Amino acid sequence: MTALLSIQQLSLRFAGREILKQLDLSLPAGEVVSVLGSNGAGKSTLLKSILGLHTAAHQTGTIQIAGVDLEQARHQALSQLAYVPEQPAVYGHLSALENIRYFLSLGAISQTADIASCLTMAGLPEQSWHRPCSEYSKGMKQKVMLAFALAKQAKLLLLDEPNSGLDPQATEELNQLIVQCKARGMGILVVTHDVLSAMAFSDRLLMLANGQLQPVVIDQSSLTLDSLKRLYQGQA
Ligand SMILES: Nc1ncnc2c1ncn2[C@@H]1O[C@H](COP(=O)(O)OP(=O)(O)OP(=O)(O)O)[C@@H](O)[C@H]1O
Repeated sequence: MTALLSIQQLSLRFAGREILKQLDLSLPAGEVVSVLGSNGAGKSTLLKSILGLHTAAHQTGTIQIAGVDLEQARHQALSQLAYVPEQPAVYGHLSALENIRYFLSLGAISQTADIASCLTMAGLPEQSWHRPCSEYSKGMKQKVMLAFALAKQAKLLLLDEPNSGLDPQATEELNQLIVQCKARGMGILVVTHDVLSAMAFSDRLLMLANGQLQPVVIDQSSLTLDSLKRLYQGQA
């Protein structure tokens, strides 16, 4: 089966400094992969590469999204994914419904998707669907963006620090939603510092260090701040 995300030999330099070094990653449908790593390790840089935001002057290697090469067929490749940044980007003066209709129109995506059922699945209370998003909490804005991902029928979902700033209840709701998206066959790549959540929803945990991804296994029963520090420093 075609991987929903396939990265081969991705290297990226800023001002002569190599941030990503011949990095490989393959993510099949129905899998959640979380990328951990120290501040500055290159996690957001990796997401930006997948979003096609770096120029060829900075990076080499290939990225395919649902089998489509990002460099050769950029629009087609990006149409297969949905991205939820750390600060969800919705228009404050528009409601949840209006935001999703607008985003779908931007991508020239046919509006046959049942937006109401996508919002319901995302867990956004119906009484808020018509309120301007400027009145929403961060968790509610994330739900709008995830409902859009569902309406768009994105195959690949990229989440940057999805749990930051969420209370435990909102964190649990988001974690469950990630698992539901996975059950629908999406491939999901999460960049996070929230190790507990990552352990809850991920099939694989990867550590980004020295520009490369390495699998990590964390034993929840012996999880302490010290053990995490050692893991991040590559001493575990
Ligand atoms: N546009 C840029 N120009 C030059 N250097 C950059 C640029 N963007 C990022 N960097 C550098 O690349 C490195 C990786 O940054 P990145 O933001 O990807 O780290 P991160 O793992 O996401 O960190 P954090 O966990 O703090 O969000 C850092 O040293 C950063 O300063």
